[in-house]
Amino acid sequence: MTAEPPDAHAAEADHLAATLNRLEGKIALLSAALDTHDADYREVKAYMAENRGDIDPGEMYQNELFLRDIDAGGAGAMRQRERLEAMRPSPYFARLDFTPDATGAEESHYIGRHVLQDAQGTAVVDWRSPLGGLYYEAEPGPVRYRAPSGEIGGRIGRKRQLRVEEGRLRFLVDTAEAVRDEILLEEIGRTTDPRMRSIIATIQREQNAVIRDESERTLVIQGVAGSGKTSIALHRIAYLLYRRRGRLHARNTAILSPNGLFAEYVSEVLPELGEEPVVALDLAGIARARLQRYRLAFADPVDPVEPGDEAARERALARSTLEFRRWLERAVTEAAAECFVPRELRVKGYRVEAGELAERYAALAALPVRERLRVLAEQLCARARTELPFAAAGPEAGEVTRALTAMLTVKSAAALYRGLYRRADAPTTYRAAAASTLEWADVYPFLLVAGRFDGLRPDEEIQHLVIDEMQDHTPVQYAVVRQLFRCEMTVLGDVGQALGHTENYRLDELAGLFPDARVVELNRSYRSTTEIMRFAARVSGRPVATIDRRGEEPRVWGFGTPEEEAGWLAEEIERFRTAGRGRLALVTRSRTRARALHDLLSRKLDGIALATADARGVLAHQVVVVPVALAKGLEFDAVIVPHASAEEYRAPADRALLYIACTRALHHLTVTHTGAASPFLPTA
Ligand SMILES: Nc1ncnc2c1ncn2[C@@H]1O[C@H](COP(=O)(O)OP(=O)(O)OP(=O)(O)O)[C@@H](O)[C@H]1O
Repeated sequence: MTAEPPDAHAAEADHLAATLNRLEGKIALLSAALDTHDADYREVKAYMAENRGDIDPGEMYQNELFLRDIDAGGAGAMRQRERLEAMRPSPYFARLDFTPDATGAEESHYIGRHVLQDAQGTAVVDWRSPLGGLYYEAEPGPVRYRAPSGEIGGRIGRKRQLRVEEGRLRFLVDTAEAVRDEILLEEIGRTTDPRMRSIIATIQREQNAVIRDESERTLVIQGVAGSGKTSIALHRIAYLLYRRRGRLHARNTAILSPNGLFAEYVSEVLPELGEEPVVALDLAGIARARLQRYRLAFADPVDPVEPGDEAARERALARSTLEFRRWLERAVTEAAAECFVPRELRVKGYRVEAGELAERYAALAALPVRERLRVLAEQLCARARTELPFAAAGPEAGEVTRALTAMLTVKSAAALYRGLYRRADAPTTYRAAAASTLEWADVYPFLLVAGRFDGLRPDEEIQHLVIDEMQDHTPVQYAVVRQLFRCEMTVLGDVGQALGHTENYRLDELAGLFPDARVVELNRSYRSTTEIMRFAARVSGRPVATIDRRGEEPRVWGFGTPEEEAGWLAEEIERFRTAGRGRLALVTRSRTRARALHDLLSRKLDGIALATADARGVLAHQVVVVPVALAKGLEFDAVIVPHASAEEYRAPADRALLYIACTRALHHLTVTHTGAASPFLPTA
């Protein structure tokens, strides 16, 4: 770190004023171009309307093409103007002084959210450009980097962090580190927003490497709570959209989110980075679309932390293991082989021996059953054409397929699926429920089997899929998702934050589900104070590195009765509201608990929100009651974890729930209980 020169502030303030002028100039130019576009558009439209009937089809077509061009140009200019307008409050956040070996002349590059170019040249470079990358990863001294024109060598003379707000330079620091700690500390010490924000000004070196990974393999990011996984995944999308402009569009990129609340929480990051929001997917939505052709409905997932049907919970857990996926794949492969029992085929006088059918069917084992029969029929018809006498009418593929289909002992994917559980090697825990509606736990196993029987058409739109909360998906769900989305993926999560409805995986087991996986681990947490993370690490039993941001020690309060606990919670909420700093969440173990606590507190206080999977806008409330399952991925200035008794959190899986709840807090954490405290809570 080096101190800033004494006159640096004045010089940078002048530079900022000049840049803002250039920005306004560029915005004015674009506005003028847009006015011309509008006028041209109106003129051509009016001409076409007036002369309809007189214009020949060729000219009409030309005019339509012209209109389309004007339209596309206008939309592009509009988007560019919006991006530049968004730069007004803060056109850049850093300066990089670089001397290329080729010229020996030092150049100052300002780095911002977007590029700003005008007749004078480049005023601001995009954070995703090669020079932007250099800023995040290199220190002053000699460097080499890859630019579109080839590799460039040179020397970084200075890296300067500039804080510009509302168009004014607040402060600047020169630094040797990618980002000086105080600036990062200020950034993460702020109060939380109801929506996640971008982090471009303070991306850390290890995070930058993940964002810019272009190996086109499946990237698996294992990171402790608050290590920035979700932020990184979103910045990675913005980076890829920039790098592959024209080839990759937001509509080709999707995020598989755990729930609607989370999807809403992260929805602002990409627009803030000037990109369109990407497609939001969830496992239930994907399943619903795929099950339509089977006219199959399915029940909601069994919540592992709700009181309820124990047998269903066990069936669900049994289907979440790696062992189950291995068994299912083996069983369906065998069943698909056995369900075709060939007899001699006779169509229009053409005959094929049963033995040959069996051999040909076996050779097509890589295809779904129905596809095997179709290909087999085509092979036979092609051969018939060469063998039959010239005048004889040969069999047609359709009728041969029908004759072959009649040799199937199983007529549908549903029958094939049910049959698997009757196999001698099916462990009793895998037995299916006797119901017409599929249990949620059966949905993806069924889809896997349906894929082997009827085939599953892969999605053709999505080219990059982000899967968040990876530890909460089952190996069978991954097998199906992999079949449906044969694209590049970023898979992220924390094996320490499993919700308990899947088997607990080790990282290598999880990564092993992707044949081309590259695993990155992030072990530093940026969200919570050191005190909160130390407390949470004792809950989880795993050490965590933090940014050294200090705060108050988390508090653990025991009460004699639930009424006393509730009374204190109400008082604490009032105190929080009076202090008026940020947002408070009361994080409960289950949805039932959240509802009950919300009812109880609402009798004492007004304006307390309850988070449910489909409630919108709930995170904008100052005080919200939220179950752990929905709190995942979110953050709040203060968190209270009520009812943390030995009764409530005692099973091994509860440890992760308590850890997730505690790590939602940025600045303040309080845990309350009646009776004995949970054994997972640190004792003083
Ligand atoms: N480099 C950074 N600069 C500033 N803030 C950061 C940085 N990295 C992460 N953060 C902040 O840390 C918080 C946690 O980030 P994020 O939610 O992406 O982490 P996560 O690993 O997905 O967490 P969890 O697993 O707990 O959901 C966010 O407020 C994010 O803005």
